[in-house]
Amino acid sequence: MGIFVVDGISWSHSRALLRPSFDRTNVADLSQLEGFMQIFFSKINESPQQPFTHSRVVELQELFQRLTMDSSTNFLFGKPIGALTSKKFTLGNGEMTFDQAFDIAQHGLAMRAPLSSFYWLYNGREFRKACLTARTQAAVYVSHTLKKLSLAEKKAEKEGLDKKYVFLEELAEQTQDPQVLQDQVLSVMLAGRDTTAALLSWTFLCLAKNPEVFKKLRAEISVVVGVDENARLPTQAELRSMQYLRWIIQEVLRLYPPVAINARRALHPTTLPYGGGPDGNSPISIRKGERVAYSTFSLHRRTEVYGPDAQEFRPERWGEEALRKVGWSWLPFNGGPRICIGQQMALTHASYFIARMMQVYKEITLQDSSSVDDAYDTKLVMASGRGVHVLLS
Ligand code: HEM
Repeated sequence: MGIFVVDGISWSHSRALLRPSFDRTNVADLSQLEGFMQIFFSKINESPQQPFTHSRVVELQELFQRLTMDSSTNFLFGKPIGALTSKKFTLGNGEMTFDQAFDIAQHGLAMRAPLSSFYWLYNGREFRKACLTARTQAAVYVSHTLKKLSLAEKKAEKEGLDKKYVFLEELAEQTQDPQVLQDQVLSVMLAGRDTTAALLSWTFLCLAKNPEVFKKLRAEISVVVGVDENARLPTQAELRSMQYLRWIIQEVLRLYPPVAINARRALHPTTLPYGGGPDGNSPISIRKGERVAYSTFSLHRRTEVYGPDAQEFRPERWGEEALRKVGWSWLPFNGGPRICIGQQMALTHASYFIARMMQVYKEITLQDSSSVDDAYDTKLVMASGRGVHVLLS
């Protein structure tokens, strides 16, 4: 079973297994990302053009989901699934593609989550077929990787100068159990793909609603790596040096944490310091085995921490003294031993995609006037309920 669904010793083992593969990826291969970015731009250029202008009307959320499907399958399996180039991304009848199967299976898992120990009640035919398709496809990649290793091709490749990083191959250096490899790789995909797409989607929704923030970010990017015809590809160090970009990402993750709700089961009887009693100031006793759900979304909007404008999108707040030691009040990646293992990778990928978009487009305008008010599509990951319909110029 993958890292998400195990606890105790099994979890420690999973974490120890995955850890080394993530250490190496801290230095993300940005040249690989650029390949996907180029296809992404070509997809935008296929969308409807405004008369007498170069502006394009586009729904970015679905495109970001395709982009992260390709970048994560490339990172995990060594080749992209082709979600950006495939004609049909919507769910259809007949044979399921891997990306369709993965989406249906993910939706099913979200439906199962609130059912807790009655999760098995959600077990329709389409869901079962989707799980089987996703697992079968992952098994093909796993068996291909193991064959490659046993043929010692890897050794030969390693001696080559530009060996491409493949997560599954790194993992297979530590275990050759096909079931473990398949479960872990699908778990990492579940963890990393939609979360990063949600971060990107909410970022561009916020930028479309806040033109002055867009302008300021573009100015920063222009100084560091140039824009329009002066644009050059950002390096990791340059991305890290962009303070305003970092503040924007922190602010988006604050207002729109992709993992908006989380839960823990108590291993021992314990006490929460407050939250109980008529005024909410008394302690709450938690029995062993009880499940405690909490909302990161609400935590991130507390006026006691973020001030009276906690509901507002204001990236500048991250430069203020009050938030220097925000600690456990900002938890988009959670904290403690189960903190997100892919945090650095997510931030690097998102920063790269945002910076590249900003280099190419001068302006972004909201197309769907109803999107001024937020709508939430909260399954395993919190996405925008109305998508991200914008005009890019
Ligand atoms: C913006 C993007 C992301 C967000 C907001 C995010 C958020 C989170 C959160 C909140 C958890 C803790 C879940 C829990 O409490 O049990 C988590 C765990 C995890 N994340 Fe991420 N994540 C992101 C991207 C990624 C990426 C890109 C990867 C890998 C490619 C990844 C891999 C994982 C894994 C494997 C775990 C399980 C860790 C464990 O249980 O020890 N995440 N993530």
